[in-house]
Amino acid sequence: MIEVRDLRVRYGGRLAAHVPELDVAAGECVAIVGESGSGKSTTLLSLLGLLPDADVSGNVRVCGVDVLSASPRELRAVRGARAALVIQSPQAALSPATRLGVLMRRALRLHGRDAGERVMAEAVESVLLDPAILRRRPHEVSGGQAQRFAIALAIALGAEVILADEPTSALDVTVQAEVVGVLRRLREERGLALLLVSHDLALVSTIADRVLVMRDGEVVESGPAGRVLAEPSHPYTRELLEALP
Ligand SMILES: Nc1ncnc2c1ncn2[C@@H]1O[C@H](COP(=O)(O)OP(=O)(O)OP(=O)(O)O)[C@@H](O)[C@H]1O
Repeated sequence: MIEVRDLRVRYGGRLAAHVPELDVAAGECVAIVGESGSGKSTTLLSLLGLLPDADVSGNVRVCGVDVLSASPRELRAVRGARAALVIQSPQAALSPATRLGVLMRRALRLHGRDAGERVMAEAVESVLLDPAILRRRPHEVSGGQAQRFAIALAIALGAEVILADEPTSALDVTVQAEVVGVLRRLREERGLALLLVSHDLALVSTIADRVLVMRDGEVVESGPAGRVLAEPSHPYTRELLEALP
């Protein structure tokens, strides 16, 4: 679902991210970890063609589309429908006065999809929310509910891939576990491919199959999550693990 070869992202000539190889298959979860400024978000956003000011080179295929040479129309067809971005605090990005059901209906119509009550109810139920939440406004739900709604929206739009940038960082620990549980289940039941960006190694160890460790824009280590987190071969990965509470 995601295939990356020799991706380089530069801002004003300065290399912010270099990823030689990254593959995420259906039903798989790959995590990019590293401290702040290591290039994680830059990598993730470049995969959806969301860095208009950056110079991006390499080969990037998402859901079969060659992202770096795709037309704006082709990109729009992938983005938000087949490949969805889930961000840290979705509440801030949702129109505050509009009920969640209205927001979902508009998004479904915009992408030419069935916006019936049943489709919307099934989508919110798939993330373990009560469909009554569709009558609430963004500020009337908790952070964890808003994040699960954002995931439900992706599901309703037919997402095959979710790219999640620190999806649980704004949440407290028990709510984090709920959101991770939902992502894990969707992955198993629907074969969703998941690319997760996180600085939280404890979280990553509960969900990722493979891990890429980034530092100063470069991948310093990658491999199966169990191996990288249990027997890190790079000193930087060991430092990250030692910093865990
Ligand atoms: N729009 C931009 N213009 C110029 N430089 C940028 C821009 N966005 C990010 N950078 C730089 O690129 C580098 C990588 O940033 P990025 O946001 O990808 O890191 P990150 O690992 O996701 O960090 P964080 O966890 O804090 O979001 C940093 O040095 C950052 O300052």
